[in-house]
Amino acid sequence: VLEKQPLWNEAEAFIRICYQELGKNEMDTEHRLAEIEREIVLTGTYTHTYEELEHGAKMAWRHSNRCIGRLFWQTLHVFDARNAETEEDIVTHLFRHIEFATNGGKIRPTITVFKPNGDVRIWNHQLIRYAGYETEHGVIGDSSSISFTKACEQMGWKGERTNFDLLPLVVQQKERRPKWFNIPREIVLEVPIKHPELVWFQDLQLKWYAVPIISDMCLEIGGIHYMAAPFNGWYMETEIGARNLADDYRYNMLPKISSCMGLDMSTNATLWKDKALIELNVAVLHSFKKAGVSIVDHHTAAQQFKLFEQKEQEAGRRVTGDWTWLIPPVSPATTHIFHKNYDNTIITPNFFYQKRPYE
Ligand code: HEM
Ligand SMILES: N=C(Nc1cccc(CNC[C@@H]2CCCN2)c1)c1cccs1
Repeated sequence: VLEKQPLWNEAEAFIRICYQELGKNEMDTEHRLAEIEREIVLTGTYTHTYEELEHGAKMAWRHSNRCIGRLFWQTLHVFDARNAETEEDIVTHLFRHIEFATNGGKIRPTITVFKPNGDVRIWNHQLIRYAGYETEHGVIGDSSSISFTKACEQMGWKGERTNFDLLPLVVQQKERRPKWFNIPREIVLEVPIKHPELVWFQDLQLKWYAVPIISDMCLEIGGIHYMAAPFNGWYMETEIGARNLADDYRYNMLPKISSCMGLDMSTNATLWKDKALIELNVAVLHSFKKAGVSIVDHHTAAQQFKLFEQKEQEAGRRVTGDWTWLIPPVSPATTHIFHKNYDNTIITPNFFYQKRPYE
């Protein structure tokens, strides 16, 4: 009866690889498989040990085809929050995640895993992100947040309508209505953006938050779906300097920066947009370093990824990757990634998109 269960097949495949990587012997592996078989027959599902959860989460990072930061996959800190019940418990774990990961700027890659199968959902895309508002005079804040900001205001949250309003945490227990909680400002580290040579840069009054914590993806391990498992690393500067602050549908800063630089914007051929883009990314790197906040430039990140590829080769594992996301948005052809192909096969454990609980 079990052999037909897809859950059993996923569980068995995961345990065999996981226990082999953890150096367990045949007896331990077969004993654990028998235990899981019984649990699935009796309850229809099974519960990971902490060790299986910890290594499964690390494997999921290692298998994330779009991630250039995978060299450090074994250093992931894994917090087990599967016993969190109430929205208040959940939020306490989220505040703790923010504080532990931030670590005064020396960012620690961390994941907090809540109970599986949708018993807990987090509505935020990232734990820390700026609100976005559509007004008749244009967009205030981060346009990527417009729909989530609307959902928050419908729940009674009210933003100040600055360009950098911190969104609340929105958490939901299965089948119950969501609850929102403001994040204490003292645990949110932000970095003011200034330039090492261009003194007027600080007058643009730009800033960005230090720690990106993705909270809307599903962590799948051995057939179990952890739909609330927020994870963070540190930023690669291009994410802020070439996308969040540069995209014309985001903070759209390039025209302003290039006019402050006194560039000739009358024709594309002066590459004024490219010159402004480079100085914005120089400013982001300079500001994070000055503030003592972890960040990596796209050249160093690519070199680290090359080392990851070599280490995986030595470990006898094939590297899978999504070239279209692995190449950085600034000077992609200056990295080795641009000049080779990657196999975009999806293997589990991994992180997956999931249906938004709102919209
Ligand atoms: C430690 C520093 C890290 C750096 C510098 C890094 C860098 C990046 C970058 C630049 C992207 C592309 C994001 C975009 O273009 O929007 C990415 C994607 C991704 N990263 Fe990493 N990463 C790091 C750590 C992590 C960790 C700890 C995890 C999970 C445990 C992770 C999982 C992922 C996943 C799942 C994606 C794809 C997201 C999607 O498909 O939308 N990364 N990473
Ligand atoms: N540095 C990071 N960046 C990152 C990683 C995964 C996903 C994202 C958000 N990507 C979505 C945006 C919006 C479309 C294209 N990029 C950012 C990390 C976030 C969490 C761990 S590492």
